[in-house]
Amino acid sequence: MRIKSEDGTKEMRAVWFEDGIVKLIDQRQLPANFEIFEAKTTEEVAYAIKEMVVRGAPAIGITAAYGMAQASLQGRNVDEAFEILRNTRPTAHDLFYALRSMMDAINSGEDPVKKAEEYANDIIGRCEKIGEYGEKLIKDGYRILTHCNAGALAVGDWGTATAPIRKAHRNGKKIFVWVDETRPRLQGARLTAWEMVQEGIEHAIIADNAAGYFMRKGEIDMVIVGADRITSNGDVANKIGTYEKAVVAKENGIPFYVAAPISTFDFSLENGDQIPIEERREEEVLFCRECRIAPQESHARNPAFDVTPAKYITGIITEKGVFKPEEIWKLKS
Ligand SMILES: CSC[C@H]1O[C@H](OP(=O)(O)O)[C@H](O)[C@@H]1O
Repeated sequence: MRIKSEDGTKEMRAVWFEDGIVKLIDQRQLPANFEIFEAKTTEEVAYAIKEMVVRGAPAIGITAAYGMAQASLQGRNVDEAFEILRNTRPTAHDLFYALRSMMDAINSGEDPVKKAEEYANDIIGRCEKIGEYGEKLIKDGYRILTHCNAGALAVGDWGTATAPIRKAHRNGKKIFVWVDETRPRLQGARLTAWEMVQEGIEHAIIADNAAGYFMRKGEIDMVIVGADRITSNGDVANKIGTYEKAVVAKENGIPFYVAAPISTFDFSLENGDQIPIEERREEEVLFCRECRIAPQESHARNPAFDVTPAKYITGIITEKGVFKPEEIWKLKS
């Protein structure tokens, strides 16, 4: 596993299920503190998702799967648990994919704990395959920009965007990673950078506004980001700021890749304008950690995601290979 404990002695996943408790690395505390959050009820699992104790589409799905298993074990009404978990965050398709998978399994009499573990292992295995396909796109000496955290913390292990990066590094390729800080929750500066340090990958954190500067200077060879939801036409919802990185990458002739497993694809939607975009509380923008950075009288808007139209995307890296946006219909089962 790619995540190490604080003292480096243990390898672990971002989320796991132990003694009936959903246990999560509290990503709100990283990198300063390495703390484990224990969710003992459906409500506590929902809190962990909504308050971003755990975040990242696949990791949210795995957490919800464990939440359903826990509810079933506790004899809770699983329909009620489904609704509580479904109403946490609206954009990441993995949440709904996982809940449907678990509900189908429970209704067909499968062991919910076994099913949740199978779900987690399946998704993580798919992301390792993303790493294998994506690694082939990375040449020795490449300088790669990534946005937000689509790492092992966002999946459970390996990551989506960081899976090819990890594989390239482990295969001995010399790479450098530009890490967008990713305001307002700083998933890049806090989480991706922490993962790069753990992996020993050379990197630099940059302000969100600096990516275009480095693109135009010719210091970025490719962009790889994650995704929260991908629609039938190849439009991609991902962390706010992804769209503008994609537009500027195209302007500078830089290949722009999205990495995601099948659980992130929503073939029920024709295009990205149909994706529900989460808007979070304004305080996330008005404050940086506990420090208010804006006048008391000022308000803020805080969309957590944006949509990148397919025309700005060079390819989508999946567990079944790399596809042009117009080819993803081939993935539809
Ligand atoms: C591997 S999916 C990661 C995806 O999720 C992040 O959003 P959030 O941190 O709000 O859950 C971001 O969009 C990442 O690309």
